[in-house]
Amino acid sequence: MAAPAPRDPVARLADLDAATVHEAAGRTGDLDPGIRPIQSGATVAGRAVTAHCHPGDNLAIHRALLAAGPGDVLVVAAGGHLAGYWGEILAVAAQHKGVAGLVVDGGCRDTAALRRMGFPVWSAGVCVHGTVKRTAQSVNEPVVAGGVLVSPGDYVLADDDGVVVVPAARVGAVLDAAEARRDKEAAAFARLRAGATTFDVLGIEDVGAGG
Ligand SMILES: O=C([O-])CC(=O)C(=O)O
Ligand SMILES: [Mg+2]
Repeated sequence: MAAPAPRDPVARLADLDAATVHEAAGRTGDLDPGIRPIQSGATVAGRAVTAHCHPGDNLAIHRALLAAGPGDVLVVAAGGHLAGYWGEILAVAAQHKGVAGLVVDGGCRDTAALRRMGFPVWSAGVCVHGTVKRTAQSVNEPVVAGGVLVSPGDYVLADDDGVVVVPAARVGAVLDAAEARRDKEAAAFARLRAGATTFDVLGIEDVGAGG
């Protein structure tokens, strides 16, 4: 019998959570914690299509959407600027293309509509104020979003805890480590439920300081 085909990294990522992947990546790849989901209970895993916006101008996002395809996650660098960089119009167009979700280190708007239509967004805030569509800094070039360098094709995992990016070159090793960590935690839960202490399970050496 042929060996089973290796699972796609995106499918493996989708079975994990952001905190576990961040730990497995050597506590790296986590975007600024101010970047929060506008919905609860959504997990998005996919490959990054990037855009870099000038302050108050979302043309780069409109262009990035042309380059995006099914399963991609748009990652937008907006320098923390709170404006309505993303909203219902862009989400309807993105959903039509099968884009999985949006991460922006700036603002978004139309949030009730985005939740209603089930298009997941992680943003630095919500802002009614609109953006012009005049100039684009870059599309599908490496960007720094939420303090993390993100290149097109990097792997993105976003959930209720936040957003983690894994460079494409590291994804296999990080996924192996993350799955091992998840399995180890499952074993730890069983021991805790049988009465073991967190000190036993985590191997914490209590030096006794601080009472
Ligand atoms: O005007 C924009 O580009 C942002 C927005 O509100 C939408 O996409 O609906
Ligand atoms: Mg709108």
